[in-house]
Amino acid sequence: MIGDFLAEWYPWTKALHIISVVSWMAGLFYLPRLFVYHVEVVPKGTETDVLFQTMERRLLRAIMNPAMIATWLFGLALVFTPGIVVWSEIWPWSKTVGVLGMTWFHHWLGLRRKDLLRGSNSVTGRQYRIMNEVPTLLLLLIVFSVVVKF
Ligand code: HEM
Repeated sequence: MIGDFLAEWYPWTKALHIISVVSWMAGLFYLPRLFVYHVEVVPKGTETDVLFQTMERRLLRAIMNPAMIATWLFGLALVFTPGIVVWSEIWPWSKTVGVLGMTWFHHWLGLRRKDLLRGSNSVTGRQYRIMNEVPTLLLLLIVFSVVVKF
């Protein structure tokens, strides 16, 4: 049965989930930082502009997209592991709010990357600095949910 299989592999699934989460978070913290420098100090159409576009594309495609998918896959495997998630408690719901927020933020960054590629960015460096705090706040919500289990 799938439940027995998931229960047997639970520590491994959780370890792989945490590794994926750490990789995803690294990108979610770093990409908006790149955007801050990109909009504040790099003139459009220069070699440096192209260099930033390349760094942003590689970070998103090679690290963040695969890490997000792996986080979701191992996270859902944990959800289907028998006895792990008790939906009558609050923490699974607050964690769900956090992960949906994190996934929205990832897609928002993807859209902003395309704006920077087309030269049609309208977000200021200060706004990117503020948005940089979103993953930090969501991280607090998620880790308190899953570790404190209120
Ligand atoms: C993307 C969808 C996600 C799903 C479906 C999911 C689901 C889960 C589940 C069911 C557990 C097991 C809880 C337990 O063993 O008691 C877990 C553990 C964990 N999750 Fe997620 N998660 C997701 C994303 C995230 C994200 C984005 C973070 C961090 C930013 C995160 C951080 C953690 C941590 C640190 C643990 C280990 C907690 C412990 O030691 O028990 N997860 N996750």
